[in-house]
Amino acid sequence: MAAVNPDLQSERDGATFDTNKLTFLLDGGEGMTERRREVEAEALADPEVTGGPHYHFMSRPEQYSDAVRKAVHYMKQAKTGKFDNPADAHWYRNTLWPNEMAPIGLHTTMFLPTLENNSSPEQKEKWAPLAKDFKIIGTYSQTEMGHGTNLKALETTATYEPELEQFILHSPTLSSIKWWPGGLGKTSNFAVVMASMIIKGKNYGMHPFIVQLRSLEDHTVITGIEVGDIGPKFGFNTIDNGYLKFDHVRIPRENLLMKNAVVEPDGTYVRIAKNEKAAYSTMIFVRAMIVLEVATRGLAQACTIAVRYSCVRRQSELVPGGPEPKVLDFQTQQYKLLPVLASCYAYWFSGLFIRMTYFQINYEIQQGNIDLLPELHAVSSGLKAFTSYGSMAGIEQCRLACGGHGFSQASGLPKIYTTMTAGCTYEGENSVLYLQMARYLMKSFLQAEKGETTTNSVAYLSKKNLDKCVLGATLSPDTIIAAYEHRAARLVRKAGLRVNALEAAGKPYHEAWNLTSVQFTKAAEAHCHYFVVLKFADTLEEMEDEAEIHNVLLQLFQLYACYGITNYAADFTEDGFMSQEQLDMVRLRVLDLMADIRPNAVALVDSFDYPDHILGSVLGRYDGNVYENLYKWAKDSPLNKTEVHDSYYKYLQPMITGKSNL
Ligand SMILES: CCC/C=C/C(=O)SCCNC(=O)CCNC(=O)[C@H](O)C(C)(C)COP(=O)([O-])OP(=O)([O-])OC[C@H]1O[C@@H](n2cnc3c(N)ncnc32)[C@H](O)[C@@H]1OP(=O)([O-])[O-]
Ligand SMILES: Cc1cc2nc3c(=O)[nH]c(=O)nc-3n(C[C@H](O)[C@H](O)[C@H](O)COP(=O)(O)OP(=O)(O)OC[C@H]3O[C@@H](n4cnc5c(N)ncnc54)[C@H](O)[C@@H]3O)c2cc1C
Repeated sequence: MAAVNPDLQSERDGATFDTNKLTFLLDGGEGMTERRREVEAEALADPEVTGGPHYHFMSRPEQYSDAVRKAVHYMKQAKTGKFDNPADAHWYRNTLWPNEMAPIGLHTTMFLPTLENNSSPEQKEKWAPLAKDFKIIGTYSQTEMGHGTNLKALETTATYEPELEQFILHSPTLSSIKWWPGGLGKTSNFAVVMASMIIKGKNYGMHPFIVQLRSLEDHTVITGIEVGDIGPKFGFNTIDNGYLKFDHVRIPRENLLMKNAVVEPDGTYVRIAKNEKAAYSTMIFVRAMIVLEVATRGLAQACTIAVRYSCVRRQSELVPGGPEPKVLDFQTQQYKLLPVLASCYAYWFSGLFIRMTYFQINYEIQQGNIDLLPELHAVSSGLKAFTSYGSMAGIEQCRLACGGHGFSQASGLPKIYTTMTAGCTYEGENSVLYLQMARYLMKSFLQAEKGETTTNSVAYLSKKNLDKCVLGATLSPDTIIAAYEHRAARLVRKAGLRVNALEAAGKPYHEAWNLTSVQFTKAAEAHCHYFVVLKFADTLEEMEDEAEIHNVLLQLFQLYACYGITNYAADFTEDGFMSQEQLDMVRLRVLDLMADIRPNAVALVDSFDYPDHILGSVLGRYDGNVYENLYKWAKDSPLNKTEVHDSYYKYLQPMITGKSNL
């Protein structure tokens, strides 16, 4: 291994805490870190994983094809049973497809979970082993060209025919063509298809059906089905997001996944699930996972790249006539990066929380207790929106902080950005999800108005909040939380009261709601902000005696919270809750905290513990040897394969010389 750039080494030498110990905390324990590192090391030693052609120097069809090669490698490994622990599989996949979408990504994240959570026991026994053993490869096909958000308006129909005990799947219009499902275009031979179920002329709404799309012998498309790739996108080059059109395709009655609703042979519809939104369950699962796995990890990688590079990059002057400083020593550079780094830690702890909570509540739901479902839906929707947007903005900030080289694919940042930013749209567009959370906030507000207690995550709505902010220079977590509670409660109440006032003035509820929806999305955002601050504070409180790590995490917590206050100053001050003096103090504390955190910046990103292969960045290399590798990268560019490019002979030569050698 090459020697580490002394500018990075000095940062590591100056850190005040043991990065390994912080990594253990982030991973959920030393054992988890060890296992993750073992899986990653095994993958990194495998030429099938790290060999292959250079991602950035391939065309899109080549990128897809190479991703399929890797998919086959993964499936072969999985079939040996070595990934029986889902976490192992996850770490392996992250190393195999760093910031890329696997063509079989939907198979593992949505197709299989839908089979497992939406099937009757007999169906589960039939389909789940086939999917687990990759005898069938599937996707989750819900969105249509005309509708992704409004699931009640899906146009694909599944019409029941009792005589033959079959459903007939049909795409009646252009806009009803399924559009976007990952792995649908070329890879999958099966899909869970969400279609509006019609029995004897009555529409029972969206239900899941398992449908074969392609032959298991030669992959040819089943009669009556048209399927293909939707073309190049903003990112996601390695996955074949697809379209799917049905022309009266017949499937047996048993292909309706019947955990939540059964259709008897004679066409009698029997609802089993207590909640009519049971068919939406896979979306809750994925939203809960996006917080940590997509939003936070993308941001953590971008922070790693930008912070390391900012300690290697020297530019300009700090002391007149003095040597060029590391750019991270400029206060403005710290202001670009350190609040983003703090938000990454904040999201990480909320991500761990929502992942754990999902599994706990889903277990209850599977046992038939759906009491906590509405809260889970609200919190997972809100956090998905809040963190994906924050990460998207943070990654872009990291790119800008890397100057010109940030714009090169060599930085790794464009790939991280385009992969992550899709998370603001898929699995529920962010504004739409904030509005789902807002419904919950409105209900809770009404409960609070009646003097009733509100549930866990919104308990602050029914308690008496402070009128005046008591935040002082010590920035104690309690006073910070109280300030964020006050802001969220006030914004929720303001929006709630406006809905009531508009209704009292004669507007129908739906109109009153739409006229308040901007306020409500801001209230939902404020609620999520409070929630993330709270989970960060809880983590600090639960930490065992690791004083050095506690110190640096406390600084990050305070920076996250203070930066949030300065960014949303009006929300905290306009009702007189926070004084101008307090706001000024908070603004100055942001600057002080950045100076406190600066010496640990590299150690804080090293703690995320990303191998270079996953970062895929010349700028963010662990060894900091940026310039020699940038030069090497450029030399490898396909345009440099020949001294004179073909286009010269085709176009330039005739113009310049009047002749052509072609
Ligand atoms: C790698 C990339 C992979 C990507 C894959 C994808 O993108 S896959 C494609 C991903 N696609 C998307 O993500 C599509 C996004 N769109 C949707 O999820 C829905 O259509 C909707 C939620 C926006 C509205 O749905 P709607 O018009 O049917 O509902 P409504 O607004 O009339 O509310 C009625 C009640 O239902 C409640 N409720 C709602 N959802 C849930 C739930 N999951 N659980 C429990 N409850 C839920 C709601 O709180 C409300 O309760 P209240 O207040 O009456 O007590
Ligand atoms: C990369 C990627 C991968 C995807 N993978 C899959 C997949 O595997 N399977 C699958 O089924 N789908 C998939 N999708 C589709 C995805 O789930 C939808 O695109 C997403 O849910 C948003 O729906 P939409 O496209 O209809 O957006 P639209 O709803 O048309 O959004 C357009 C605008 O309208 C606004 N809007 C819409 N409704 C409301 C409302 N009620 N209130 C206020 N504003 C509103 C939105 O906020 C947005 O600004 C994928 C999409 C992408 C980009």
